[in-house]
Amino acid sequence: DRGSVQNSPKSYDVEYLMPVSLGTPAQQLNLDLDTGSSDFWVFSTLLKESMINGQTLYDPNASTTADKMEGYSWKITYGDQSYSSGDVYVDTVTIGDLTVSTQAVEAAREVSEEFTADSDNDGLVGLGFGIINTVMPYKQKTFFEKAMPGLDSPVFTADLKSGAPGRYNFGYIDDGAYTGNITYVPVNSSDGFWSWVSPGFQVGTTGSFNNTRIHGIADTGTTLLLLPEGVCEAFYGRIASAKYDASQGGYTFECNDSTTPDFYFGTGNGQMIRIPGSYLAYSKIDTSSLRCFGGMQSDSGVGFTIWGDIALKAAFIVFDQGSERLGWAEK
Ligand SMILES: N[C@H]1[C@H](O)[C@@H](Sc2ccccc2)[C@@H]2OC[C@H]1O2
Repeated sequence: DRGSVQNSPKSYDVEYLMPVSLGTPAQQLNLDLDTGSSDFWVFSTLLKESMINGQTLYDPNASTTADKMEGYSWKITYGDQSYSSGDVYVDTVTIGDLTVSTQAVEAAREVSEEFTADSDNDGLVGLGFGIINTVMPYKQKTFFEKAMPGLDSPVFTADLKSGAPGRYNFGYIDDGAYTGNITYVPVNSSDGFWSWVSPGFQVGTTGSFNNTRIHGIADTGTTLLLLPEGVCEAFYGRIASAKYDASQGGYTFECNDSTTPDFYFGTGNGQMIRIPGSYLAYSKIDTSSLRCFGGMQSDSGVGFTIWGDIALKAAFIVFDQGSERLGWAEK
């Protein structure tokens, strides 16, 4: 079996949403595929009105195939301190023609203000490893873990684009979606993340390759690229107008600063992925400003590097759960 679904970026590529069908008859919600967490949760009719702001709600009572998991609950807090919690139902879920008939669907009773404010986002499909699923008393499998045994190949791929729709594929690798070769790197899933080690980085075409191993996770649900302080300093040190602006909470520089270099990160076997300098001018700090907030920021608050959408949209990535490895290719 296999599946393929289009993903669509919201403004500034802040997140990527995909259509998902839940229940019988199908209820379609727009969900955020998040390789940095492992709960499948949705806005639901259980929510207080004050927490809803235009989102589409999953109504388990309107689904003939929904069964409540009595005595089960969930509560998750994300890296940015946003949170959600609620009850659990088993129901059928289809993503891109791929159906899981008994998915644990976590129906929200409570969501934090960040989720309420994000009116286009109806919930998350966590495709990290099930070991960090928050359902109690027994953790539940991710959509991919449920689908994996029936797939042609135990992989899913992410093709995120800058300001344009891309695709998530399940169970196969589309050889037309990338150029050159796919370089595979081992994954350590013990923390539930797609955790891997980059052999180093290079700033611009003329900079030397810096053999500093970077431990981090591939996270489709994080917008920016969060790297060690030293890497940020090496990159922003090459941009004439760049500075760390405490009032903005990060590095900023003039959006059109022509000294902005590309950023390359190693994936192994000598391969590098090139992130165009233009991706690193993330967004204007305010409508009247000529300065942009950097797409690369320090990971000092997190403790490990997060290869978020700024990096992922420069590549074609294979999340190979069968072999616990990540595949990286240019495109
Ligand atoms: N893996 C990521 C996750 O998807 C988001 S949760 C989220 C919050 C508000 C709006 C949309 C998504 C949060 O930021 C980084 C990390 O935690």
